[in-house]
Amino acid sequence: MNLLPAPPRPPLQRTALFLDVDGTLVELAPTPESVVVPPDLVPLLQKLHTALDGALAIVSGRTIATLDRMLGATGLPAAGVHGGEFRIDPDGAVTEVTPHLPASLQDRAWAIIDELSRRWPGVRGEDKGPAFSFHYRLAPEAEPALRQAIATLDLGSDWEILSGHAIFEIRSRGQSKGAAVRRLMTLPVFAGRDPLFVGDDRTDIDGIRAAAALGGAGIAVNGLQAEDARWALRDPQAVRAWLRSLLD
Ligand SMILES: O=P(O)(O)OC[C@H]1O[C@H](O[C@H]2O[C@H](CO)[C@@H](O)[C@H](O)[C@H]2O)[C@H](O)[C@@H](O)[C@@H]1O
Repeated sequence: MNLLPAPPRPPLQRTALFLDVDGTLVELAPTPESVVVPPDLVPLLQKLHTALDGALAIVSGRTIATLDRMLGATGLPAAGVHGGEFRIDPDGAVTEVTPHLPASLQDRAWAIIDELSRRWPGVRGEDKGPAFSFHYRLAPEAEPALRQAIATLDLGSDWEILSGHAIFEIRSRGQSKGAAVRRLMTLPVFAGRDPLFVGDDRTDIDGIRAAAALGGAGIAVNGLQAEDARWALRDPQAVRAWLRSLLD
């Protein structure tokens, strides 16, 4: 139960907005591909991007290529794969700042998926380049076996496991939504503004913490327990209503 108040309307000329996607802008769905994007979401984001003089970025665990397939080629500034890749300019290329998983680690990750999906067909893998996701939303009973299998991976000092909504992910250490916010805030279009990070999952806590440390604040969605969050919104529908209210 989150007892934080709803966020006010911040002054747009002083605000930088960082938005998580799954569970924040759009409702969670059974698979990554079955997410439904409300038709008014992209126009809303584009209007806000303009109203904020460009100081709006998507900060997601998804790849930017996947975000573009989901949302269309918006050209919006984005950090993908938990800060493993960035798109800064509307027409700019995607820059990867962390390496891809080594082939040996990818092979071992796929071997876990192959083995467990024979028993639980809902277990699925998602190769994201600088990260790898193990999904179990369609097979929640596989979670303990998956957790155990992933714990046997030799990750060395360069890679780590994080968990989110019905997902485990391998990502590079040092790669986080917090690091993404800090990097984006050095760009002229964001610098000097108060960062506001909106997110719903454990992986968003780093982004919320970074925003608070940079003089801004975090908005916790769907009961996310984030110590550094100042405000809360119930669900993606409430997030979208709040975003619309910023344009009033
Ligand atoms: O940081 P986000 O934008 O919230 O992305 C986090 C992960 O989102 C996707 O997985 C999650 O959403 C799926 C669709 O609702 C759901 O089926 C799955 O259980 C969730 O974990 C995406 O597939 C991942 O790569 C992202 O890391």
